[in-house]
Amino acid sequence: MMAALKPAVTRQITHVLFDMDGLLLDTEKFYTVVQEKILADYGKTFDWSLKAKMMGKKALEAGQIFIQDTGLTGLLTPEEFIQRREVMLHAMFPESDLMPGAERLIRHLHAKNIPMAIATSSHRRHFELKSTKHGPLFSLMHHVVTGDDPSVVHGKPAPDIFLVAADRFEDPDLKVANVLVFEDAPSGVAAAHAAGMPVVMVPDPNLATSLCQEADQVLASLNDFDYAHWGLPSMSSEQ
Ligand SMILES: O=P(O)(O)OC[C@H](O)CO
Ligand SMILES: [Mg+2]
Repeated sequence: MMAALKPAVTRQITHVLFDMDGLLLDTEKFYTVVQEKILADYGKTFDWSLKAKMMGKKALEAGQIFIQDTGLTGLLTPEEFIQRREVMLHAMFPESDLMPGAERLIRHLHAKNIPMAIATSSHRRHFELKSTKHGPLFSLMHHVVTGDDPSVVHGKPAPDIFLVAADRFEDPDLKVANVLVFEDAPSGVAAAHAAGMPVVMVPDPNLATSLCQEADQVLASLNDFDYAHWGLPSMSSEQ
């Protein structure tokens, strides 16, 4: 009997880059709650169309979008926005939990010697707070690049952070076409493609599907990741 045809391998992925907020960690909800509270002080409401523009962005850029989009120019500066957000987020971040499937995926790729790194727009100090409960797991990463890194001149959707993260594997044989990015935000998907990298998107269910069209693959959860499709060793493989 003929063996079942394996799905065609469309890529031979050699390295993996993970976004963090909303992809590895369930932290976008903290930003939403805090931004809703700030807007409520001005009698305004926060919605997912604004959220979609802010997610994945560096803090100041997100602040500028928040203020311009809600008509708070002149009433609130981006710096004041960040400062007011910071106070509330500081208490929430250490409670950050992993997204479904994140731990299993990271541990599997590490066991199969696939180099991984995190590339997050978050500031380093926020990364440290958010990873409070996840030190051992995140120690499996080859490195972590944060949004305040001096080498990350332009934030997502610019390619900077993913190119810097790829460079820091220090692998002369690395090809960006074989570096797989995992993202939750449209800006992150755009940044990955700008860097020449394929990207798997795991969007929040509230994100408009029209904003999820660019990714190479869209999953409901990291649990649904198809290793074989990307030329990666599957859970059952002896590789
Ligand atoms: O999704 P990240 O990890 O690049 O960072 C997200 C921002 O800090 C908040 O949307
Ligand atoms: Mg994200």
